[in-house]
Amino acid sequence: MASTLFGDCSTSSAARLLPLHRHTTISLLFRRLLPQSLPRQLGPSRTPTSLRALSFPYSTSSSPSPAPPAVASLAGEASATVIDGKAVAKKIRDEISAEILGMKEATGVVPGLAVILVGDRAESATYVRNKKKACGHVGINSFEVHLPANSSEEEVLKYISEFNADPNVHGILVQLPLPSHMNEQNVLNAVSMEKDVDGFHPLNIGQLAMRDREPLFVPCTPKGCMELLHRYGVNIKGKRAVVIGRSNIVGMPAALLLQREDATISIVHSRTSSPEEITRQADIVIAAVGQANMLRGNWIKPGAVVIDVGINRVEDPTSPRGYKLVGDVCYEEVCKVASAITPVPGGVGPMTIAMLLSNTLASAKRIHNFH
Ligand SMILES: NC(=O)C1=CN([C@@H]2O[C@H](COP(=O)(O)OP(=O)(O)OC[C@H]3O[C@@H](n4cnc5c(N)ncnc54)[C@H](OP(=O)(O)O)[C@@H]3O)[C@@H](O)[C@H]2O)C=CC1
Ligand SMILES: Nc1nc(=O)c2c([nH]1)NC[C@@H]1CN(c3ccc(C(=O)N[C@@H](CCC(=O)O)C(=O)O)cc3)C=[N+]21
Repeated sequence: MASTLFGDCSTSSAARLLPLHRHTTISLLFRRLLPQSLPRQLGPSRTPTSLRALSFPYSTSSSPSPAPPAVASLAGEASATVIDGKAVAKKIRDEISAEILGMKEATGVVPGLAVILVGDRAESATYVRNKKKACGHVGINSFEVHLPANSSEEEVLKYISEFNADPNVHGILVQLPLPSHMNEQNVLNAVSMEKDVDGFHPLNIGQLAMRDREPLFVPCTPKGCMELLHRYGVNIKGKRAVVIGRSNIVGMPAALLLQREDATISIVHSRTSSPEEITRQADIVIAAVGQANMLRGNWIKPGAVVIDVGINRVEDPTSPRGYKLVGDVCYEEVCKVASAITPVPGGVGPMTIAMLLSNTLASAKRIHNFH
């Protein structure tokens, strides 16, 4: 039924962004409605759709020329603000570049990130390549170890202890998943918590879970989700938030972060019955499942803010790669119900990498006492 109402998310998703002329019309409307300031609050407030849909990233630092809104509402057809992770991530990378330059000039220190990749998973290799490229752009030195899939756990541990002791390395990332013969816990425990820029060390996760404690690092993907909510002025305090997925690297820390900001959280997982009844109550939904297009339009409360972490490959003969990426959220249905939504690609993914760079810089600053 949902597909007749909202479109078809069974296999693929339709064009994401509205045509340019719609854009232009709404940009003008935006200027007329909001001549001075950017709206600070998005989401399930009483804000009329025309205003809600016109919010876009604002920064707490003064930003002279904010990007134009990507999508806005049309008469009779509400459409959510597209939360532009790609644009926000670029802004953050620019800020990081400037800080790294300043630090280098003042102290001679250049932040360094070490990445350990085990095996030949094409996806993992792509992520590692992208991280390396991003480091290069902002001026972070990258160190990479690529081990064959049949390497021993001891070999991985040996590289970790070398990087732990290396003063040029401020962040260490072990690309997951590891081959199944390795014990992921042993490996993650071995990374010095002072260099744990992924935020996966049990002591960092433990601090994240405890009141009045501060972890040294927060996991990059959930941190990126929160950064998007902040930069788009989404009110979190007292709101109902639902996180779908409870993994150590995304769902669980995302729920902890929302809770730390005074949201009332529910976590939905594979054993949850009637998940849609729970998500329908949420003002904020973070989906981190790994199931293409799972969240349909009728799972979402009108006006909710939806963050789609999922990265799923679906077959697409029209693409040169033979596949395209879609999220866990049926975008074309949900964008008609939500007040704001992240696209896939171009939403949370680029933010994950920006947060990794940010954590690496923060680590170098802490180690060298540069503030
Ligand atoms: N954009 C980015 O930067 C990143 C994106 N990702 C993407 O996010 C998604 C999730 O990643 P990750 O957390 O590592 O995945 P995991 O497979 O580790 O965890 C998936 C979670 O989803 C739950 N789940 C699975 N099926 C259902 C279902 N039908 N209904 C409700 N819950 C379900 C699982 O429940 P249970 O615990 O019961 O098994 C589990 O908690 C993936 O698509 C991944 O590619 C991941 C990292 C970064
Ligand atoms: N130790 C560790 N830390 C991680 O943070 C980690 C990991 N292991 N293993 C795998 C997951 C996945 N992940 C992504 C990062 C960026 C994008 C990203 O940039 N995605 C682009 C699309 C990229 C493309 O086109 O393929 C986007 O969404 O726009 C996606 C996924 C980090 N992970």
